[in-house]
Amino acid sequence: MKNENFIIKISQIALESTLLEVSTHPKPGLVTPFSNGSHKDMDYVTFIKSASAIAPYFIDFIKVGLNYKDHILNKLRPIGVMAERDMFRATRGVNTHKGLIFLIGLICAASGTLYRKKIKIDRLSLSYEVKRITEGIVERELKNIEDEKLTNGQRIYKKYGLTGIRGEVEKGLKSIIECGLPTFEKSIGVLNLNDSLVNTLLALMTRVEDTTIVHRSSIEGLEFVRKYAKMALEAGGMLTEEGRSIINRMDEDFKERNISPGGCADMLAATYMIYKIEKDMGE
Ligand SMILES: CC(C)(COP(=O)(O)OP(=O)(O)OC[C@H]1O[C@@H](n2cnc3c(N)ncnc32)[C@H](O[C@H]2O[C@H](COP(=O)(O)OP(=O)(O)OP(=O)(O)O)[C@@H](O)[C@H]2O)[C@@H]1O)[C@@H](O)C(=O)NCCC(=O)NCCS
Ligand SMILES: Nc1ncnc2[nH]cnc12
Repeated sequence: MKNENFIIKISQIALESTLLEVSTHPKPGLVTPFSNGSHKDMDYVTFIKSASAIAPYFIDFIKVGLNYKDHILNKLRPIGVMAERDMFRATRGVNTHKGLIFLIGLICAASGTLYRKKIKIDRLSLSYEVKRITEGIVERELKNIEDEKLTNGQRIYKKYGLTGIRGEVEKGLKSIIECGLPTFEKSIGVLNLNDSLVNTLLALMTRVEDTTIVHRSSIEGLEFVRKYAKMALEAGGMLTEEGRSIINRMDEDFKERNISPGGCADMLAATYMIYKIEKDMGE
């Protein structure tokens, strides 16, 4: 496959993953086509505008992996800043996809690197590449930070030691490899795409260290989310009436507590992206 075709293919999968995530329903506390979740400042259209604004940058992320051998993260950062700028412009200042830009950007770049090296692109090679690109990011961006102008993630690290999205990528997206993908693959055999994505989100909620939950509610909110998601899954998730009823109750309870697992939503998009890349490129 020529580089141009590869770039188009991966960027198409990245956009499909971004759109499918926000289109999945129900998603406790999160935006869907039928619910704004715990958010007063964003809805489904906000996310569609955001996805349209950031999608062109997926191509640039892939090209970094195709064209450069080292200092990949330093080359990705300026592209990510431009994507965030266009996201904020499209959403009138609302942070919809900051985490997703980071995750999808890294997977795009990792795909480009593997393609250049002629290494089979699958979940393990992508995991390894993301881990290599982000090696040392927790030390650099969370442990050695001054007190002024901290982001939500940095403030939460200082207070609770949670490494959030940086911990996820530095471990090679372990939550996706060990939890998200196995749940999705088990579900897609018996459920439709939407319901499989809901179950996958629940599985991610049982283990992702989502700093968005802590920032919007409390550190206790993280355990509340994990226990609730585990209970829903143990009841069958979207496969059973009881599971669906727990999920709907969870959505109401999260709204009351201002809980929004936005990081888990990003990880859901990343899970589907890796699944689709492996499925389409592995042939
Ligand atoms: C490395 C960066 C992501 C920098 O992170 P930063 O320190 O700026 O912000 P964090 O708070 O650490 O995390 C950023 C977003 O990551 C998502 N997230 C959190 N935990 C996890 C996790 N464990 N796994 C995966 N993703 C995680 C989360 O994003 C989602 O939630 C946001 C919506 O939440 P909301 O509360 O509504 O919005 P906020 O603005 O946070 O609150 P309000 O002000 O509205 O009250 C939404 O973003 C979702 O995506 C975290 O928000 C990276 O940003 C960075 O360095 N950027 C610079 C450019 C760059 O490098 N780009 C990428 C290049 S590949
Ligand atoms: N569907 C969604 N709702 C709220 N925050 C999100 N961040 C990423 N996807 C989201």
